[in-house]
Amino acid sequence: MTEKNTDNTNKVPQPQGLRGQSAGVTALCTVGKTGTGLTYRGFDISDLATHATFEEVAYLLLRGKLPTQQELDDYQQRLLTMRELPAALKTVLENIPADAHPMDVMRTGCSVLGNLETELGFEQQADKTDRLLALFPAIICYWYRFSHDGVRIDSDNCQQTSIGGHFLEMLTGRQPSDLHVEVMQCSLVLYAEHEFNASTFTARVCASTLSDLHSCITAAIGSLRGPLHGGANEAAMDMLANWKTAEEAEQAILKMLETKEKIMGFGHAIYRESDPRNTLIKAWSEKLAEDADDPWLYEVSERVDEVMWREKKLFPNADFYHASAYHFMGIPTKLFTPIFVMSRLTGWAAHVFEQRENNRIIRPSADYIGPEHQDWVPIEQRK
Ligand SMILES: CC(=O)SCCNC(=O)CCNC(=O)[C@H](O)C(C)(C)COP(=O)(O)OP(=O)(O)OC[C@H]1O[C@@H](n2cnc3c(N)ncnc32)[C@H](O)[C@@H]1OP(=O)(O)O
Ligand SMILES: O=C([O-])CC(=O)C(=O)O
Repeated sequence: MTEKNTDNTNKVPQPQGLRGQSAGVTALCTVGKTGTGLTYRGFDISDLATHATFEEVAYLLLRGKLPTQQELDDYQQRLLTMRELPAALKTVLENIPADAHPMDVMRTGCSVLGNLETELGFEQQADKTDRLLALFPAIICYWYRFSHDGVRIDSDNCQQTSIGGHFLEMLTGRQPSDLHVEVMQCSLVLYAEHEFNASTFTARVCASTLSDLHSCITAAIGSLRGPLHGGANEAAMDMLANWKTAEEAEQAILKMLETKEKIMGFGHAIYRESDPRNTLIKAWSEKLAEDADDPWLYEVSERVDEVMWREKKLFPNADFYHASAYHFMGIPTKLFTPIFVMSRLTGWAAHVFEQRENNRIIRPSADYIGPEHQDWVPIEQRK
């Protein structure tokens, strides 16, 4: 398995990141099964993103079937009753500084809720998930508005009934346009679930020890935070914000490729030709650009897209056009990845439920590449 060099140190094999290996079974999602496809419980992502609300998709993932109108109305109503932040959680959020990373705020918020409203048995898993679903937008907006504007928002006193609309209303203190609510619905549907991606796998590993739901979700948030995963939407925006023209962007990208820099929002571990979510969010980004103060951002994004395909045959993943779409809606860049959390919670939790239903602790092996036997050296003789 491991080759030895002549100097007796072991040669380190290239990391494969478990690519292409099945690490379990799931009835929730297929990714790239038909080349570029993505399905949630057998439903195509383009059908879900075009016809379903995020709450409908949450119900599908968490309850196992599409809801009837009555079931959806009841579910939506139930989530509305769960929007009030506990006072102790507000106190914690008020103590997190304005320059904290919002993903750290999400991670802490989830973990604190696990202390205040602990999952005492797996029969509570659906209730605890619904509560997180109702509270995640409030957690991020409460901290953001308090630390940045000195405003204490009332998350329970909003007009918007959808999770996406609730987020926008709390963030701005105004009623969002129908267009913005529609874009949020689509975005949350697109981000909801993606099989054994890094953060979901993290949640499943945690669940496999029979840990509680809040621990599984807190761990998953930590994995999503990195720029190679969910953090890429924010990283892509930071990159795009450097350029005012398509020509400027092209020259900069060519230089970055020359120096082997990673271009955020491009490439994928599973898809080889395209990410089916990209077409859907790209169309919304183009529409939003029509009314934007800085419409050139869309043109710049398209040029980066063209150059990446021409030079590297790399395509935009779900994160790339999310950057411009969120920006056009006036969402601060650092809140991009927390929106991903609000959505992916549904996939994470559904995977935790699935893992619990048929569990064996996840414990793979490693190929040892360290030294052979070493003789014990007393501390005074060590160099
Ligand atoms: C919602 C999501 O989480 S989607 C992913 C979000 N992440 C990003 O957008 C970060 C940028 N992208 C990447 O880092 C990678 O494409 C990942 C992490 C998504 C996938 O990683 P891998 O599966 O290891 O990529 P893959 O095996 O396809 O890479 C093939 C080659 O393309 C290169 N490559 C892949 N993506 C990029 C990129 N974005 N920019 C430049 N080069 C890239 C790799 O470095 C590799 O080159 P090499 O063969 O010379 O080493
Ligand atoms: O599947 C992956 O590796 C990353 C991804 O696109 C996601 O989690 O949405």
